[in-house]
Amino acid sequence: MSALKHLNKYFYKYKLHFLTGVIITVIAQIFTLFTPKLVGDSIRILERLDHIEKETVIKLLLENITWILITTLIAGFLTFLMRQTLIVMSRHVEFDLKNEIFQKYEVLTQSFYKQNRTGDLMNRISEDVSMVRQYVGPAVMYSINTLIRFTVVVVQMYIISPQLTLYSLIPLPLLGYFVFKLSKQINQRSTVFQQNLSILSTFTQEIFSGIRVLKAYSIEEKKREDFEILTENSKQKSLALAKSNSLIGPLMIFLIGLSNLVVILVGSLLYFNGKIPDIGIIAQFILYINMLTWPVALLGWVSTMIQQAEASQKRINEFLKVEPEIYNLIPHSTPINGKITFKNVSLIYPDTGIQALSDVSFTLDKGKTLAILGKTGSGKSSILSLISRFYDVNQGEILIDSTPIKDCNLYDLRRSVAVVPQDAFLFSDSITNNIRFGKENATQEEVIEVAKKAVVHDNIIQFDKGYDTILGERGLTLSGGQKQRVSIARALIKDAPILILDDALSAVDTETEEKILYNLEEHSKHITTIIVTHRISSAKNADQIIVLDQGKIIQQGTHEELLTAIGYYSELYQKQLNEKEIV
Ligand SMILES: Nc1ncnc2c1ncn2[C@@H]1O[C@H](COP(=O)(O)OP(=O)(O)OP(=O)(O)O)[C@@H](O)[C@H]1O
Repeated sequence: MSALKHLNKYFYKYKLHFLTGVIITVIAQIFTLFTPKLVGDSIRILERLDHIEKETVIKLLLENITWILITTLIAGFLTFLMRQTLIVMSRHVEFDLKNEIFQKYEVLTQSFYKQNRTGDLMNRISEDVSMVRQYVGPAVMYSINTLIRFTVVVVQMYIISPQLTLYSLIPLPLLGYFVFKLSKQINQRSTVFQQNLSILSTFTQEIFSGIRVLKAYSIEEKKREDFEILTENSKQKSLALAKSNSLIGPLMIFLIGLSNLVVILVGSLLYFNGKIPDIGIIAQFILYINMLTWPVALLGWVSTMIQQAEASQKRINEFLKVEPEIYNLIPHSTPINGKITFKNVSLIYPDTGIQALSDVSFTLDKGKTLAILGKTGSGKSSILSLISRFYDVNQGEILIDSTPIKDCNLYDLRRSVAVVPQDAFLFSDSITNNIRFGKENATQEEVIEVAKKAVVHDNIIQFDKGYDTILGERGLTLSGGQKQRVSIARALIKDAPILILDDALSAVDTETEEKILYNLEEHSKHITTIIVTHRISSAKNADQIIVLDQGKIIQQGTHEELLTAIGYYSELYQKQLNEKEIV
């Protein structure tokens, strides 16, 4: 139960719901007690048929029936209110917990996301929270209900006949035990079934995402066979679960029947021996026992529900406990101008231990442009990650406007950097909203202006719905180059003092690239720009160019300076000149 302690704060938060629920449950239980009493009274009236007039008997019976109706209606209404308070409370807790987890997910760093699979993250915020809700809602409600009903009913039974009470209760622990055992089995089987389902959905999700590769390699047949094996496995698990589930009903019927038999048998003996005054009591006890069997059976079920919730909350707590390695250290705002200085910076990725950068130094004044070139894996993107402080350096120092990066307010810093990533990610939303992501309150004119600068406007207006065209899974699929340019427009609209293009022009032709670079130069006169590229054409106009190799700067200077030096840059220039890539 220790993991579930995390939820106590929510019980405290919703204490009014909780206490009201408990009070309503007590009153509801008291009202359910009237029915057995009134049924017993009715039988006692019938027993007196020889002594009183038939009309009087009928009148008394009708009176009893009316009371049964009234008390049952009140008990029913109170049970409805009980659900309204306790189950509604559990829904509130469910959403609060989801929000708490989501907020945590938002502050966790890239390393966390690299170490944990998306499916797992989704599961904890959905499946696990649902399991926990079962504890906060139904489990708590049924436990309170059972406790109160048991106390109220057993006290009432004991007052009427202590002996009959004792015998009638004998089968109940047996019922509780069997249901507990069975629910445990159901629980285990359902966990296995869920795990299998998870494997199945991960498999299908990957198939759908990679459907083009699958078809291109013509491996549909093989994948169909794999899928069949997985579904067959799932079916077996599901059948085993259904078998256990189907045992619950008959078991309940058998044990309730057994309890009734005990009451009738022992009750009759006590009646014959004059230990109970009338047979109305036997009828009353049968009803009492039936009132107790469900709650006792539910106890077994509730205990497995709590075990499941405990396991789920444990998994949730694992993530809630994770402390992000990168967090904001500065509470006040720190405006950013755009000067960037790297002083002997080294970076080792914590999860892989790969040394991505070593001893990197450069200074980029506000409004200047830096181009970074280098072979794949040489550390170009790592420099960019450091500027947005997605990682902290292992050695050296990064200054933003002469302030150590850790002394900058993290949110101000990230708001001041507009990034066009290597893999442009667009949301399943309209093109306008995708661009507006960079500036929520941007007008349509601003959206069009940046789209023109990113040289994608002409493409957009050719779509039937223009800027309202929906992108993504259920919408239009843009080409790689179009995606990159929408992503550039999104970064431009942000109007941040630092603009980063991470190989963001790789999918556009050289002519369009030239136009975009020209527009960028106009747009970013006062903006510090960093362009990571494999093309000399993208780098040549930069104020400063650095060439990386295995995390180290091997060349540094302007286009002209580097052309005259022997090395990577001039070799690449020659190669690309030959390929006529440079205009
Ligand atoms: N998030 C990360 N976690 C762990 N290792 C990483 C991470 N990102 C990059 N690396 C590793 O760091 C090294 C440098 O990678 P980086 O992405 O900076 O290179 P790059 O020059 O941008 O490459 P490319 O031109 O292919 O984009 C590589 O060996 C890579 O495997």
